[in-house]
Amino acid sequence: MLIEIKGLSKKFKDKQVIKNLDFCIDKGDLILIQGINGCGKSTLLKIISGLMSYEKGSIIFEKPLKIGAFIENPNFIENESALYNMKFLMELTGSFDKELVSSLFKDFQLDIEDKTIVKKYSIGMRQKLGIIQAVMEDQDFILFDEPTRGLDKASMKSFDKLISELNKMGKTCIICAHDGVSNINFNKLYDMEEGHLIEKTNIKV
Ligand SMILES: Nc1ncnc2c1ncn2[C@@H]1O[C@H](COP(=O)(O)OP(=O)(O)OP(=O)(O)O)[C@@H](O)[C@H]1O
Repeated sequence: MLIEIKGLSKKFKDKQVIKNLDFCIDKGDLILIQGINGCGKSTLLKIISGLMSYEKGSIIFEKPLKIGAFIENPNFIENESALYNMKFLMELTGSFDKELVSSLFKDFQLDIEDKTIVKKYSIGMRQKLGIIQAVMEDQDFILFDEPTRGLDKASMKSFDKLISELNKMGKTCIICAHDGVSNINFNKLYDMEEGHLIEKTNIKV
């Protein structure tokens, strides 16, 4: 087991969003979590990625993992280009690889030499930058929250291909999505209901 979550609970004021949740993640898992708006999917991803605190329970990582996360609206340096932003993010960890980033840009129909500032990017274009930054540093475990929202058909296909490649490389991914993921071969599918994860046996999305 790569990550073991036991008895996880999280509330906002009086609202108990996650209730005594148990969740086991194995290396190479490709997991889909679905559930109605406001059921707690983003909250769970934020907690797992270390971006949010929780009151009760434990999250045990079998070993240190490089985590990539695309959760809600990613923040960028708005008055700079996409390339500047990617360089900035990668240089924080000392690993800027222009060739790799350039090929990810191409896969998502973006031009790495485009000097347009990010503030002028469309919703879909920002979405693509968010996806790219989550995978561009060879992260082992990647969390995606609504990754296909606002993507055109070609970019949805690029996303499917990216996920399939990550899966072949043995990466572990969790995706929360309402739609746009029907071509992805998930091996585990959950519904989030009343603060718990309920595993579905029929893994057809
Ligand atoms: N920072 C916060 N402060 C207070 N309440 C919050 C906060 N973040 C989330 N919530 C509440 O927690 C609940 C779960 O929100 P969350 O964003 O995790 O849901 P979700 O399943 O991701 O929803 P959606 O499908 O709409 O993205 C909601 O009722 C939301 O209002």
